[in-house]
Amino acid sequence: MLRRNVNNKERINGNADIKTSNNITKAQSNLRNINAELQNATKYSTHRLWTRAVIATSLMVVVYFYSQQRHSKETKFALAKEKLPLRIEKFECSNGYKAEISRYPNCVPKKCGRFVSDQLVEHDEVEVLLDLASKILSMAGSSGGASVLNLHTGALSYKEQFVNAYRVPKVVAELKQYQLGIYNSVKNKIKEAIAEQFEIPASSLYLTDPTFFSRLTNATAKTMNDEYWHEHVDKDTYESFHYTSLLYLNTYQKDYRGGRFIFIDGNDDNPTKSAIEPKKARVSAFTSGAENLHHVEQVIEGERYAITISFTCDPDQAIPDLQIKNYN
Ligand SMILES: O=C(O)CCC(=O)C(=O)O
Ligand SMILES: [Fe+2]
Repeated sequence: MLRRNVNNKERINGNADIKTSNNITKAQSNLRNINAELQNATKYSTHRLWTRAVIATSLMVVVYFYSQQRHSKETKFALAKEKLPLRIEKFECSNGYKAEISRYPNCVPKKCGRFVSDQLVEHDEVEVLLDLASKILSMAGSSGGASVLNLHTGALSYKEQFVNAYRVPKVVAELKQYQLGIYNSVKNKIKEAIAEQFEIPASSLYLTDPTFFSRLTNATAKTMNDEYWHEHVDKDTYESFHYTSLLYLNTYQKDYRGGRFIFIDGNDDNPTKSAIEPKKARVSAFTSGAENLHHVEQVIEGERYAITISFTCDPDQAIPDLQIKNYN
């Protein structure tokens, strides 16, 4: 009996064991199902998170580009990679310019405007002028970012002031007749081109002061003269100017980074930019009134060389050509 009971017990125990092991298997399979569901749910929510992140990022990118465009709509007036015979744009003169220039009837442009030409001045001529400017400016130069050499007045940047270049013997020794001859002849070609494009006689245009070489770098400004990047109207900065021209002596992205010339057009609510990328032997010229508000972007790296050659219609503001007979 005892044995039977024991046997029964064993059977019962055996049955219980089987049941328990069934239960364990079931529980394990439930656990696996739960695990699988959990994994699915995690996968699904990770997927959802990614989708949301991608959508949010795309939206942010679209909003950013849209706002950038609104604030700095820019057209390229002249790219460095282009070789332009002539690109010209004409528009109405500003009222102030019109009123002032009307005192010189022969000099009034049919329309105001701006042009760029890469075929007015020869590369060989520019080489000579660049060599002259870089040699002299390397003997002196501003301790800030903008150095100038004005061969008409002799003004030469030196540290935080100006010295008279004609009183520095090693500077004078650098000046050669042929260089100054090229300087004068380049100036004349540009004057003729301005007269032709703005439909006025060349005889009504006179070279005026300041006309100067410039070297711009990224050095920290030490004086106001070093802050070359501010927006300005040439006629406000230099009263005698009626037509401004620039001859670039070296090339954006090749010799330096930054330093593009930017016209600011449109109005305060909707300003637009028109960019000129300077390049060797490129001439840019424009009427000097408020119709041609502009600035130079800060140079990021390298040295940017140019000559600002300025013209007036007022004979009283004229300056003579460089005298070359005193040099070797
Ligand atoms: O160097 C330039 O491109 C322009 C300089 C300028 O705006 C100026 O001399 O008035
Ligand atoms: Fe200017």
